[in-house]
Amino acid sequence: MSHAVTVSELVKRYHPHAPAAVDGLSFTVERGEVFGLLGPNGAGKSTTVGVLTTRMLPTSGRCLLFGTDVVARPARAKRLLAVVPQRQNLDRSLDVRQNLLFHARYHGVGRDERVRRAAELLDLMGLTDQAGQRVERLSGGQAQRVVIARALMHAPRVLFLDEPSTGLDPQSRLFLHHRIRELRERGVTVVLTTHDMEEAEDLCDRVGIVDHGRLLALDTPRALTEALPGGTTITAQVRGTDPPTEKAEEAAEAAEIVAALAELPGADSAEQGPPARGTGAAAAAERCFRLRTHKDPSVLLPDVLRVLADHGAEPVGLSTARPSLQDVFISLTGRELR
Ligand SMILES: Nc1ncnc2c1ncn2[C@@H]1O[C@H](COP(=O)(O)OP(=O)(O)OP(=O)(O)O)[C@@H](O)[C@H]1O
Repeated sequence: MSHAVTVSELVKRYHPHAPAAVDGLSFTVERGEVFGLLGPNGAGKSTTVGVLTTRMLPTSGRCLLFGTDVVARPARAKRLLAVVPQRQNLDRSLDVRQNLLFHARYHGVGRDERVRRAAELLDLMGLTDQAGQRVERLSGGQAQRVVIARALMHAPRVLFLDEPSTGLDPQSRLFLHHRIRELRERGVTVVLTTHDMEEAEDLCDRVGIVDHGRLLALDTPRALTEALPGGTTITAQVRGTDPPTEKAEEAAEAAEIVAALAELPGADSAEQGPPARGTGAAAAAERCFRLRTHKDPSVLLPDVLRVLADHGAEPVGLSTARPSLQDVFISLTGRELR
C-alpha cells in the first residue's frame, strides 16, 4: 500500500542562481498520521507544502499523494488534498455556511451531501452558532476554524496546515489541537508546518526537522529527544543556611552533595548550578543542584531527597525537565529555533 505522502529528492530553486529553497528533501508520511515539518523561518517548509499541494512546480524530485504524482496528475492530486494556508482566504461576501457550501459545489459534491457535511463540520469546529454570520465579523480563531471546515468539505484524504497556530490565542490553539487529533481519529492524514516546537511535540506523531531546505532528523518527538545526550534533568532547590555558614564550609558541603548525587544508581552526572528562582536575599541564599539521568526520573526522586536530608539540606523545590525539541534543534544546528 502506498504512503499518504512520498517526497523523493525534492529540490526547489526560485531562481537559477539562488540557493535552493528546498535542497534534496526526502520523507514519507504514513496514512492517518499527524506529521510535522519543523524548522525556522525560511527553512523551506511552505515551499515543500506548495509543491505537494500543486501550487508550485518543483525544480526536480518527485512528490506523490497516495501514489498519485502531483506534477503529472495535479487535478487528481487536488481531489485528494486540502490546504489551510498561513493567511485565511475566506470569501468575505459570503456567510460561514455559504463559504463551506460553495467550496463543496466547486468540488462537485452533491447538494444533499453538501448540506449534510456543512452541518457536521460546523458542529465539529464549534461553529454552529456562527453559521449565518458574515466572515468579516469572526475572530481570528473562528476564521481559522472556518478555513479548516471549508477545507474538509470535499472529504480530502490528506490535510496540509501551514503554520496553523500563528496568531491564535492559547484557547483557540488548544481547540485547534483537539480538532486535529479528532481528524486523525477519523483517518485523515495531517501534514503541518510549524516553527513552534511545543506544537510539534504536542501534536505530531512524527516530526521532520528541516533547516536550509534539508532534512536534519526525522522521528517521533520522544525518540528525537531521548536520543540526545544528557537525558532528563532533576533540579533540587535547597534553602540556604541561616545564618550563612562560612563560604569554604558551604562549598565543601555542596561538593559532598554533588558527589553523593552523582553516585546514585541511574545518575549520569550531577553539578551545582545557579539558583533558579526569584531574586532578593532569600533567593540568593538558595542553592541549586542538578542531576542528569537517562532513567525514569520518578524512581530517582526519593534517593535525591534522601541525599539532601543526609546532608541537612532542606529542599524548597524539586523539578524534572525532559529535553525538548528545541534542545534537539540546538544540538543539530548549534542555534536556537527562534
Ligand atoms: N516566491 C519566492 N520567490 C523567491 N524566493 C522565495 C519565494 N518563496 C520563498 N522563497 C525563499 O525560499 C526559502 C524558503 O522559504 P519558505 O517560505 O519555504 O520557508 P518556511 O520554512 O516556510 O518559512 P516561513 O516559516 O517563514 O514560512 C526562503 O529563503 C525564502 O526567502
